[in-house]
Amino acid sequence: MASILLRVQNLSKSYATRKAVDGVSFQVLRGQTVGLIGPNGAGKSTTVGMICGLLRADAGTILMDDEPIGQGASAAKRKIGFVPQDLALYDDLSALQNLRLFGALYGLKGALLKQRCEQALALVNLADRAADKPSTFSGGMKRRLNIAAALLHDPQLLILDEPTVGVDPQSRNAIFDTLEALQAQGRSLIYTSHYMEEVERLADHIVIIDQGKVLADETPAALHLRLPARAALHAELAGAPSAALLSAMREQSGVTDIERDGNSLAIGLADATHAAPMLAWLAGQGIAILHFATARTSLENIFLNLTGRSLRD
Ligand SMILES: Nc1ncnc2c1ncn2[C@@H]1O[C@H](COP(=O)(O)OP(=O)(O)OP(=O)(O)O)[C@@H](O)[C@H]1O
Repeated sequence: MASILLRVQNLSKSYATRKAVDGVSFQVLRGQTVGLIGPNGAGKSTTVGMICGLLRADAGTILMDDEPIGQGASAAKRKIGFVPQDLALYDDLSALQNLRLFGALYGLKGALLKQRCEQALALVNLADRAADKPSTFSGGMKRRLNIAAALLHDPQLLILDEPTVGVDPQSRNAIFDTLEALQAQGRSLIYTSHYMEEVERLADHIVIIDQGKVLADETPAALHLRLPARAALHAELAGAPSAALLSAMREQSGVTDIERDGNSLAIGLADATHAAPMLAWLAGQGIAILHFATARTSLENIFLNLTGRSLRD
């Protein structure tokens, strides 16, 4: 079992009378990616701001490798790299000059600084744009440069606050490629998002936060078990299903819900073992099926399931 790299215990912070973070606890193991997910205003940015030492906690402890994270510079804090939501790049400097500047702020110089800048640019796939200014970059490229800047001091834990906000799908994939390369290097990541599919793709562990409190802290597989439907059978029928057929189908074992769109049905099932009996039952009713596919349910509905509200408005 991997050892604990970051331990967050009972973290709280209020802004005036508003409790933004209210007793948050979770941990990050070495090499693990933790997805911190919650709706706008849930307290994600405030939580990661405290972990990075940018915000002072009202209460609670943050231990990095068993050492407390303080306000000033510390060895513990140096093990963390932070990619903020707001881009922090100098438009008058080239990509490489930007990285040199950030590296120098971490006390790097000479051959090591040069090597780290080259490695970081290669990792984010911007080596061929080193001489160009970020003003000529797409939103996704700017974010990748920001990730490179956060890696120069070789942190063990990289924290990314909603790194895909405002970037197009292609750039999003390029960001994921970069993050998967970091995972392959054995680094730990904390990734905040309000997109469950992103967190599901990247994270080994998911922490769901709402109104400053942790609602769930589990593996994606364990979260799946909390969903009423864990599999879906998508079936395209040769003709329109009758109301009687749909209501009889709802009575079949393992069926949790049915969504109809024309001749197509999305049948929610308690688990995938119910798919074959359902197809056999349909055949027994004389229903011709043109096409079918089974799928795992996405975790998208888990927040709705836990709170009765949806993750995004
Ligand atoms: N500087 C601040 N002053 C006052 N209130 C704040 C401040 N920063 C955040 N808040 C409030 O604290 C709560 C948590 O905000 P936070 O930014 O941590 O949430 P979040 O989950 O990161 O949301 P988002 O995805 O919108 O960034 C919100 O109600 C927010 O309005």
